[in-house]
Amino acid sequence: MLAVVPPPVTVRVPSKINLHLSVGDLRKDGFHELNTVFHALSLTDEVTVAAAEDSGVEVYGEGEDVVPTGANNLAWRAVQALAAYCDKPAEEPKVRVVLRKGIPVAGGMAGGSADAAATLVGLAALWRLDITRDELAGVAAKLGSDVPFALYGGTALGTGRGEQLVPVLSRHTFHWVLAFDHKGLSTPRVFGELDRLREAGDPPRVGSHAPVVEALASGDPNQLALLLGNDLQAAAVSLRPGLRRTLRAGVNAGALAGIVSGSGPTCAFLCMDGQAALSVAAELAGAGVCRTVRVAHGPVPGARVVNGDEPPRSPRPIGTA
Ligand SMILES: C[C@@](CO)(OP(=O)(O)O)[C@H](O)COP(=O)(O)OP(=O)(O)OC[C@H]1O[C@@H](n2ccc(N)nc2=O)[C@H](O)[C@@H]1O
Ligand SMILES: Nc1ncnc2c1ncn2[C@@H]1O[C@H](COP(=O)(O)OP(=O)(O)O)[C@@H](O)[C@H]1O
Repeated sequence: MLAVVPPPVTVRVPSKINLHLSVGDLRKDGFHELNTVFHALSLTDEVTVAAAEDSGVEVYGEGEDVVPTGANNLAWRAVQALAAYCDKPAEEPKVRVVLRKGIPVAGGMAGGSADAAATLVGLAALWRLDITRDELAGVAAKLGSDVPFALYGGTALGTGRGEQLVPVLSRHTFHWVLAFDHKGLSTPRVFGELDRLREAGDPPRVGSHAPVVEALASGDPNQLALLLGNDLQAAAVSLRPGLRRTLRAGVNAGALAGIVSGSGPTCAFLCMDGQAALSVAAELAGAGVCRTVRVAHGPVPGARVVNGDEPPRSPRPIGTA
Protein backbone atom coordinates (compact mmCIF):
# COMPACT_ATOMS: atom_id res chain seq x y z
CA MET A 1 0.00 0.00 0.00
CA LEU A 2 1.21 3.53 -0.79
CA ALA A 3 1.98 5.76 2.19
CA VAL A 4 -0.26 8.84 2.31
CA VAL A 5 1.82 12.03 2.08
CA PRO A 6 0.19 14.84 4.08
CA PRO A 7 -0.42 18.07 2.13
CA PRO A 8 1.89 21.06 2.77
CA VAL A 9 0.86 23.50 5.49
CA THR A 10 1.25 27.29 5.14
CA VAL A 11 1.39 29.55 8.17
CA ARG A 12 1.24 33.36 8.29
CA VAL A 13 3.11 34.99 11.16
CA PRO A 14 3.33 38.62 12.31
CA SER A 15 6.31 40.85 12.97
CA LYS A 16 6.53 42.73 16.27
CA ILE A 17 7.50 46.08 17.61
CA ASN A 18 8.09 46.92 21.27
CA LEU A 19 5.83 49.79 22.38
CA HIS A 20 7.75 49.85 25.65
CA LEU A 21 11.14 48.20 26.20
CA SER A 22 12.78 48.49 29.57
CA VAL A 23 16.17 46.75 29.78
CA GLY A 24 17.32 45.78 33.27
CA ASP A 25 20.52 44.23 34.49
CA LEU A 26 22.72 41.81 32.60
CA ARG A 27 22.06 38.35 34.07
CA LYS A 28 24.65 35.63 34.68
CA ASP A 29 23.32 33.71 31.64
CA GLY A 30 24.24 36.59 29.30
CA PHE A 31 20.66 37.85 28.90
CA HIS A 32 19.19 41.09 30.23
CA GLU A 33 16.09 41.19 32.37
CA LEU A 34 13.35 42.79 30.26
CA ASN A 35 10.02 44.42 30.79
CA THR A 36 8.45 44.96 27.41
CA VAL A 37 5.11 45.52 25.70
CA PHE A 38 5.11 43.53 22.47
CA HIS A 39 2.69 44.52 19.69
CA ALA A 40 2.15 42.23 16.65
CA LEU A 41 1.94 43.94 13.25
CA SER A 42 0.36 43.05 9.92
CA LEU A 43 3.78 43.01 8.24
CA THR A 44 4.16 39.22 7.95
CA ASP A 45 6.25 36.27 6.79
CA GLU A 46 4.68 33.14 5.31
CA VAL A 47 6.15 29.75 6.01
CA THR A 48 5.24 26.53 4.20
CA VAL A 49 6.28 23.17 5.63
CA ALA A 50 6.02 20.01 3.54
CA ALA A 51 7.04 16.39 3.88
CA ALA A 52 9.98 15.91 1.49
CA GLU A 53 12.94 13.61 0.91
CA ASP A 54 15.22 16.61 0.18
CA SER A 55 15.07 18.29 3.59
CA GLY A 56 16.12 21.92 3.97
CA VAL A 57 15.15 25.59 3.90
CA GLU A 58 14.44 27.93 0.96
CA VAL A 59 14.21 31.69 1.44
CA TYR A 60 12.46 34.24 -0.80
CA GLY A 61 11.75 37.95 -0.36
CA GLU A 62 13.28 40.28 2.25
CA GLY A 63 16.93 39.41 2.85
CA GLU A 64 16.86 36.25 0.72
CA ASP A 65 20.53 36.76 -0.09
CA VAL A 66 21.66 37.09 3.56
CA VAL A 67 19.45 34.68 5.51
CA PRO A 68 21.26 31.38 6.19
CA THR A 69 19.58 28.31 4.67
CA GLY A 70 21.49 25.70 6.68
CA ALA A 71 21.38 24.52 10.28
CA ASN A 72 21.63 28.15 11.51
CA ASN A 73 18.26 29.11 10.13
CA LEU A 74 15.92 29.58 13.07
CA ALA A 75 13.15 27.80 11.16
CA TRP A 76 15.38 24.75 10.76
CA ARG A 77 16.30 24.90 14.44
CA ALA A 78 12.55 24.85 15.13
CA VAL A 79 12.18 21.68 13.02
CA GLN A 80 14.90 19.98 15.04
CA ALA A 81 13.59 21.22 18.38
CA LEU A 82 10.03 20.01 17.73
CA ALA A 83 11.26 16.66 16.36
CA ALA A 84 13.27 16.16 19.56
CA TYR A 85 10.35 17.29 21.76
CA CYS A 86 7.98 14.72 20.27
CA ASP A 87 10.62 11.96 20.14
CA LYS A 88 10.80 11.68 16.36
CA PRO A 89 13.59 9.29 15.26
CA ALA A 90 17.06 10.85 15.56
CA GLU A 91 17.67 10.92 11.80
CA GLU A 92 17.18 14.28 10.07
CA PRO A 93 13.45 15.18 9.80
CA LYS A 94 12.27 14.85 6.20
CA VAL A 95 10.80 18.33 5.89
CA ARG A 96 11.17 21.17 3.40
CA VAL A 97 10.60 24.67 4.80
CA VAL A 98 9.90 27.55 2.41
CA LEU A 99 10.11 31.07 3.87
CA ARG A 100 8.47 34.00 2.08
CA LYS A 101 9.81 36.95 3.98
CA GLY A 102 8.20 40.37 4.30
CA ILE A 103 9.86 41.17 7.65
CA PRO A 104 13.26 42.92 7.37
CA VAL A 105 16.22 40.74 8.39
CA ALA A 106 18.09 41.81 11.54
CA GLY A 107 15.64 44.71 11.67
CA GLY A 108 14.49 44.50 15.30
CA MET A 109 11.12 43.11 14.18
CA ALA A 110 11.77 39.47 15.16
CA GLY A 111 11.60 38.01 11.65
CA GLY A 112 13.73 34.95 12.42
CA SER A 113 11.72 34.34 15.59
CA ALA A 114 8.51 34.66 13.56
CA ASP A 115 9.74 31.99 11.13
CA ALA A 116 10.60 29.67 14.01
CA ALA A 117 7.15 30.13 15.56
CA ALA A 118 5.43 29.59 12.20
CA THR A 119 7.46 26.43 11.63
CA LEU A 120 6.36 25.04 15.00
CA VAL A 121 2.68 25.73 14.21
CA GLY A 122 3.03 24.33 10.67
CA LEU A 123 4.76 21.15 11.79
CA ALA A 124 2.26 20.56 14.58
CA ALA A 125 -0.41 20.48 11.83
CA LEU A 126 1.70 18.53 9.30
CA TRP A 127 2.65 15.87 11.85
CA ARG A 128 -0.85 15.94 13.40
CA LEU A 129 0.59 16.45 16.87
CA ASP A 130 -1.67 16.59 19.88
CA ILE A 131 0.06 19.64 21.32
CA THR A 132 -1.23 22.88 22.83
CA ARG A 133 0.00 26.38 21.96
CA ASP A 134 1.35 26.65 25.52
CA GLU A 135 3.41 23.48 25.02
CA LEU A 136 4.69 24.91 21.72
CA ALA A 137 5.62 28.08 23.63
CA GLY A 138 7.87 25.99 25.88
CA VAL A 139 9.74 24.71 22.82
CA ALA A 140 9.68 28.25 21.33
CA ALA A 141 11.33 29.85 24.39
CA LYS A 142 14.39 27.61 23.97
CA LEU A 143 14.82 28.87 20.40
CA GLY A 144 14.86 32.60 21.26
CA SER A 145 13.42 35.17 23.63
CA ASP A 146 11.02 36.58 21.02
CA VAL A 147 9.72 33.28 19.62
CA PRO A 148 6.85 32.67 22.10
CA PHE A 149 5.31 36.09 21.37
CA ALA A 150 5.14 35.31 17.63
CA LEU A 151 3.00 32.26 18.51
CA TYR A 152 0.41 34.33 20.39
CA GLY A 153 0.56 37.74 18.68
CA GLY A 154 -1.80 40.49 19.84
CA THR A 155 -0.32 42.79 22.46
CA ALA A 156 1.44 41.30 25.47
CA LEU A 157 3.65 42.17 28.39
CA GLY A 158 6.92 40.22 28.24
CA THR A 159 9.14 39.67 31.27
CA GLY A 160 12.14 37.48 32.11
CA ARG A 161 14.25 37.64 28.94
CA GLY A 162 11.02 38.46 27.06
CA GLU A 163 9.66 34.92 26.90
CA GLN A 164 7.18 35.12 29.82
CA LEU A 165 3.99 36.60 28.43
CA VAL A 166 0.75 38.05 29.73
CA PRO A 167 -1.83 39.38 27.23
CA VAL A 168 -2.59 43.12 27.33
CA LEU A 169 -5.99 44.52 26.38
CA SER A 170 -5.81 46.72 23.30
CA ARG A 171 -9.17 48.10 22.13
CA HIS A 172 -8.09 49.89 19.04
CA THR A 173 -6.30 49.20 15.78
CA PHE A 174 -3.18 51.36 15.65
CA HIS A 175 -1.63 52.43 12.35
CA TRP A 176 2.11 52.39 11.76
CA VAL A 177 4.70 53.31 9.17
CA LEU A 178 7.91 51.29 9.16
CA ALA A 179 11.18 52.61 7.76
CA PHE A 180 13.59 49.80 6.79
CA ASP A 181 17.30 50.59 6.87
CA HIS A 182 19.84 49.54 4.26
CA LYS A 183 21.56 47.06 6.62
CA GLY A 184 20.53 45.16 9.74
CA LEU A 185 21.90 45.51 13.29
CA SER A 186 23.02 42.58 15.43
CA THR A 187 20.85 42.18 18.56
CA PRO A 188 23.73 41.09 20.88
CA ARG A 189 25.81 44.03 19.62
CA VAL A 190 23.04 46.50 20.49
CA PHE A 191 22.61 45.04 24.00
CA GLY A 192 26.42 45.22 24.36
CA GLU A 193 26.43 48.87 23.29
CA LEU A 194 23.77 49.66 25.91
CA ASP A 195 25.96 48.01 28.60
CA ARG A 196 28.87 50.15 27.39
CA LEU A 197 26.80 53.36 27.44
CA ARG A 198 25.60 52.54 30.96
CA GLU A 199 29.17 51.94 32.16
CA ALA A 200 30.24 55.27 30.69
CA GLY A 201 27.33 57.32 32.07
CA ASP A 202 23.68 56.98 32.87
CA PRO A 203 21.53 57.15 29.73
CA PRO A 204 17.87 57.88 30.55
CA ARG A 205 15.71 54.82 31.18
CA VAL A 206 12.06 54.31 30.28
CA GLY A 207 9.79 54.19 33.31
CA SER A 208 7.04 51.73 34.15
CA HIS A 209 4.95 49.96 31.50
CA ALA A 210 1.70 50.83 33.36
CA PRO A 211 0.85 54.08 31.49
CA VAL A 212 1.37 52.30 28.14
CA VAL A 213 -1.05 49.57 29.19
CA GLU A 214 -3.61 52.25 30.16
CA ALA A 215 -3.18 54.05 26.81
CA LEU A 216 -3.72 50.76 24.96
CA ALA A 217 -6.94 50.17 26.87
CA SER A 218 -8.12 53.71 26.07
CA GLY A 219 -7.34 53.18 22.38
CA ASP A 220 -6.19 56.79 21.96
CA PRO A 221 -3.18 56.97 19.61
CA ASN A 222 -2.34 60.51 20.84
CA GLN A 223 -2.00 59.20 24.38
CA LEU A 224 0.03 56.17 23.28
CA ALA A 225 2.33 58.35 21.15
CA LEU A 226 3.52 60.25 24.24
CA LEU A 227 4.45 57.02 26.02
CA LEU A 228 6.41 54.97 23.46
CA GLY A 229 9.85 54.21 24.90
CA ASN A 230 12.80 51.94 24.22
CA ASP A 231 15.97 51.62 26.31
CA LEU A 232 17.76 50.08 23.32
CA GLN A 233 17.13 53.14 21.16
CA ALA A 234 20.16 55.09 22.47
CA ALA A 235 22.38 52.08 21.75
CA ALA A 236 20.97 51.54 18.26
CA VAL A 237 21.39 55.26 17.47
CA SER A 238 24.93 55.20 18.86
CA LEU A 239 25.80 52.36 16.44
CA ARG A 240 23.78 53.86 13.55
CA PRO A 241 23.71 57.67 14.03
CA GLY A 242 21.69 58.16 10.80
CA LEU A 243 18.64 56.81 12.66
CA ARG A 244 18.29 60.21 14.34
CA ARG A 245 17.55 61.72 10.94
CA THR A 246 15.06 58.94 10.09
CA LEU A 247 13.20 59.45 13.39
CA ARG A 248 13.01 63.20 12.78
CA ALA A 249 11.86 62.75 9.19
CA GLY A 250 8.92 60.54 10.23
CA VAL A 251 7.66 63.09 12.73
CA ASN A 252 8.19 65.92 10.23
CA ALA A 253 6.12 63.89 7.77
CA GLY A 254 3.19 63.95 10.21
CA ALA A 255 3.60 60.88 12.46
CA LEU A 256 2.47 61.29 16.07
CA ALA A 257 5.74 59.74 17.30
CA GLY A 258 8.60 57.54 16.14
CA ILE A 259 10.63 54.88 17.88
CA VAL A 260 13.40 52.42 17.04
CA SER A 261 11.84 48.96 16.88
CA GLY A 262 13.51 46.63 19.44
CA SER A 263 17.24 46.50 18.74
CA GLY A 264 16.72 48.35 15.44
CA PRO A 265 17.49 49.63 12.94
CA THR A 266 13.86 49.65 11.68
CA CYS A 267 11.99 52.77 12.86
CA ALA A 268 8.26 52.53 13.64
CA PHE A 269 6.03 55.62 13.40
CA LEU A 270 2.62 55.77 15.05
CA CYS A 271 0.03 57.61 12.96
CA MET A 272 -3.43 58.99 13.73
CA ASP A 273 -5.24 56.59 11.36
CA GLY A 274 -4.78 54.54 8.18
CA GLN A 275 -5.07 57.57 5.91
CA ALA A 276 -2.43 59.47 7.86
CA ALA A 277 -0.15 56.42 7.71
CA LEU A 278 -0.34 56.38 3.90
CA SER A 279 0.49 60.06 3.73
CA VAL A 280 3.41 59.76 6.21
CA ALA A 281 4.72 56.74 4.28
CA ALA A 282 4.65 58.57 0.96
CA GLU A 283 6.48 61.58 2.36
CA LEU A 284 9.03 59.47 4.25
CA ALA A 285 9.74 57.41 1.15
CA GLY A 286 10.71 60.61 -0.64
CA ALA A 287 12.90 61.93 2.18
CA GLY A 288 15.91 59.75 1.34
CA VAL A 289 16.44 58.54 4.91
CA CYS A 290 15.76 54.82 4.54
CA ARG A 291 15.81 51.88 2.11
CA THR A 292 12.07 51.40 1.87
CA VAL A 293 8.84 52.08 3.71
CA ARG A 294 5.81 49.95 4.65
CA VAL A 295 2.49 50.63 6.31
CA ALA A 296 1.09 48.16 8.83
CA HIS A 297 -1.48 47.93 11.59
CA GLY A 298 -1.68 46.17 14.92
CA PRO A 299 -2.48 44.27 16.94
CA VAL A 300 -2.90 41.16 14.76
CA PRO A 301 -3.03 37.46 15.77
CA GLY A 302 0.00 35.19 16.13
CA ALA A 303 1.16 32.42 13.80
CA ARG A 304 -1.80 30.70 12.14
CA VAL A 305 -2.43 28.20 9.39
CA VAL A 306 -3.76 29.86 6.23
CA ASN A 307 -4.15 26.91 3.83
CA GLY A 308 -7.04 27.74 1.55
CA ASP A 309 -7.19 31.24 3.01
CA GLU A 310 -7.44 34.30 0.78
CA PRO A 311 -4.12 35.51 -0.72
CA PRO A 312 -2.08 37.50 1.81
CA ARG A 313 -2.61 41.24 2.00
CA SER A 314 1.03 41.85 2.73
CA PRO A 315 1.88 45.52 3.04
CA ARG A 316 3.22 46.92 -0.23
CA PRO A 317 6.37 48.96 -0.57
CA ILE A 318 5.40 52.62 -0.74
CA GLY A 319 8.57 53.54 -2.54
CA THR A 320 12.30 53.39 -2.24
CA ALA A 321 14.89 55.96 -1.43
C1 LIG B 1 15.71 43.02 21.43
C2 LIG B 1 14.48 42.17 21.25
C3 LIG B 1 13.28 42.92 21.87
O1 LIG B 1 12.07 42.23 21.68
O2 LIG B 1 14.11 41.86 19.92
P1 LIG B 1 14.79 42.25 18.50
O3 LIG B 1 14.84 43.71 18.44
O4 LIG B 1 16.15 41.62 18.44
O5 LIG B 1 13.88 41.67 17.44
C4 LIG B 1 14.64 40.81 21.97
O6 LIG B 1 14.95 41.00 23.32
C5 LIG B 1 15.69 39.93 21.33
O7 LIG B 1 15.15 38.65 21.27
P2 LIG B 1 15.79 37.53 20.31
O8 LIG B 1 16.16 38.16 19.00
O9 LIG B 1 14.87 36.36 20.33
O10 LIG B 1 17.12 37.28 21.07
P3 LIG B 1 17.80 35.91 21.53
O11 LIG B 1 18.07 35.08 20.31
O12 LIG B 1 17.06 35.29 22.67
O13 LIG B 1 19.17 36.48 22.09
C6 LIG B 1 20.17 37.00 21.25
C7 LIG B 1 21.14 37.77 22.09
O14 LIG B 1 20.56 39.05 22.47
C8 LIG B 1 20.92 39.38 23.80
N1 LIG B 1 19.72 39.42 24.65
C9 LIG B 1 18.53 38.95 24.19
C10 LIG B 1 17.41 38.99 25.00
C11 LIG B 1 17.55 39.51 26.30
N2 LIG B 1 16.52 39.57 27.14
N3 LIG B 1 18.74 39.97 26.74
C12 LIG B 1 19.83 39.95 25.92
O15 LIG B 1 20.92 40.39 26.31
C13 LIG B 1 21.90 38.32 24.26
O16 LIG B 1 23.19 38.77 23.91
C14 LIG B 1 21.52 37.11 23.40
O17 LIG B 1 22.59 36.21 23.24
N1 LIG C 1 14.53 32.58 9.31
C1 LIG C 1 15.37 33.62 9.51
N2 LIG C 1 15.01 34.85 9.11
C2 LIG C 1 15.84 35.91 9.33
N3 LIG C 1 17.04 35.80 9.92
C3 LIG C 1 17.44 34.60 10.34
C4 LIG C 1 16.61 33.46 10.15
N4 LIG C 1 17.25 32.42 10.69
C5 LIG C 1 18.41 32.88 11.18
N5 LIG C 1 18.55 34.19 10.97
C6 LIG C 1 19.69 35.03 11.45
O1 LIG C 1 19.22 35.77 12.56
C7 LIG C 1 19.67 37.13 12.54
C8 LIG C 1 18.62 38.03 13.20
O2 LIG C 1 17.49 38.06 12.36
P1 LIG C 1 16.04 38.64 12.68
O3 LIG C 1 15.29 37.72 13.53
O4 LIG C 1 15.48 38.99 11.35
O5 LIG C 1 16.36 40.02 13.42
P2 LIG C 1 16.09 40.66 14.83
O6 LIG C 1 16.72 39.77 15.87
O7 LIG C 1 16.74 42.00 14.72
O8 LIG C 1 14.64 40.79 15.00
C9 LIG C 1 19.91 37.42 11.06
O9 LIG C 1 21.02 38.27 10.90
C10 LIG C 1 20.16 36.06 10.42
O10 LIG C 1 21.54 35.83 10.22
